[in-house]
Amino acid sequence: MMLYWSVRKVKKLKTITPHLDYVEAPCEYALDCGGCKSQNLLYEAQIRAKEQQVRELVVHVGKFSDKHPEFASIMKPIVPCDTQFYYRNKMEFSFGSKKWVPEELLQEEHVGTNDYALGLHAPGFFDKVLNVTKCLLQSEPANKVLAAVQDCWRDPQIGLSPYDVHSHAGFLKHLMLRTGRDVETGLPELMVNFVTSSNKPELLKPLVERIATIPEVVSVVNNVNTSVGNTSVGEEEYTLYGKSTITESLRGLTFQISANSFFQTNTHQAEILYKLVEDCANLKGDGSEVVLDLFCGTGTIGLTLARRVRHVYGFEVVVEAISDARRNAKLNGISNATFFQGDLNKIDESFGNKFPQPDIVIIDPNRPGMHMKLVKFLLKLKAARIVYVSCNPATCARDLDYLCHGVVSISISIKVFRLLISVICPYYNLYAA
Ligand SMILES: C[S@@+](CC[C@H](N)C(=O)[O-])C[C@H]1O[C@@H](n2cnc3c(N)ncnc32)[C@H](O)[C@@H]1O
Repeated sequence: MMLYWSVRKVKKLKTITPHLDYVEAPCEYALDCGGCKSQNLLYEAQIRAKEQQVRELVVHVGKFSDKHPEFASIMKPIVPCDTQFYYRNKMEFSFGSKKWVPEELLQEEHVGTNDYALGLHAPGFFDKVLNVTKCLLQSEPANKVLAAVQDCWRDPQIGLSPYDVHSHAGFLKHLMLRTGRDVETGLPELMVNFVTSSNKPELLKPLVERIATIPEVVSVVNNVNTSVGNTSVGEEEYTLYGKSTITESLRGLTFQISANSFFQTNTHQAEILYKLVEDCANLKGDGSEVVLDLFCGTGTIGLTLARRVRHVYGFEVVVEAISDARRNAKLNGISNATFFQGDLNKIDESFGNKFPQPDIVIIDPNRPGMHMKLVKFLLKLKAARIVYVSCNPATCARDLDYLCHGVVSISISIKVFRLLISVICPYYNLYAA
């Protein structure tokens, strides 16, 4: 393979000999899309690379020795997924006023083409959207919706405009598609979420009427996000068609999920993950134990354990997710689960008064991992078992180091730091807070 280095990125010129693990990417957008970065890499090679990455982080950041006799048995192999496409139950597409045009099409497409796009961001560009009519990561019904929206949203008669991240003008920000399942029939059900910069339901009406004809669509909601930021969570949410939630089943339980609640994006693999969590929790099964489910989302992990324990206490910052968790407990006839809404980055001394001493703590934070306040709380709590689920091996390795090897008290280290600085630079103390 020959590469040259341009200002922005490395670009392939031509293939001399394909890499041993090279595979043809099945998606037509793979080369230009920021959504998938490794479709050209054999799945087994992706797994190997991830395993190596986790191992290196655990050793170098987590400070666990790979020379330890038990290391090999503790670092278990990755559990691969049976399906590599059509597995995502949630995709978020962006509307953009600046269509990304691949270099080779630049000449022919540039003149007189519509610059609007709906799709995924070009790699490294927050303001350029690659127009996409089908995504191989999401379900077939979700692709039907994407195609239907693509078919009509640019129609000048409808008068819709994409939001421009520079000028902050325009209406349509994101199209979020969630696929669930009707738990009675097992058939897919879809939620369509339009994220807009203002509340103008009349503008969305033609789109809603069109997609409501797709039988799998059971919910169309509108998140209104008036901020200049480009996130998909609205300050207000309106249901424009059907229900405000979709359902999914996991480990024999039914879950209702609203637009802004977290739900594991690969349902099939979530079944496997939750089984692993249960195995790692090593429950006695006599109903005597207390479980603390931190970063609980819609309550999925705690609720799947609830039938075998005394009580589950869940904590989560998103208000809607906590309402979903409470509703999900009721829906499944579970009365020994209590869910609290709160920010785990801002806990204080009173946090531990909200629940009895837990036997098992489940931690499943988002990518930044745990705040130091929570780490210190857990170190004091000394629960018998902690199960840490992570989507970011780097912050996971850091937190494992803290949890397993302890942390130096921040106040002491600042004192030491100031002492050192005052030796090196006596003036520092004049300015130090
Ligand atoms: C990776 S998800 C896990 C959710 C759940 N355990 C599951 O398996 O579906 C992380 C969750 O942490 C929540 N979260 C993020 N930051 C938080 C914070 N500071 N305090 C409490 N919850 C937070 C997110 O809203 C999200 O629901």
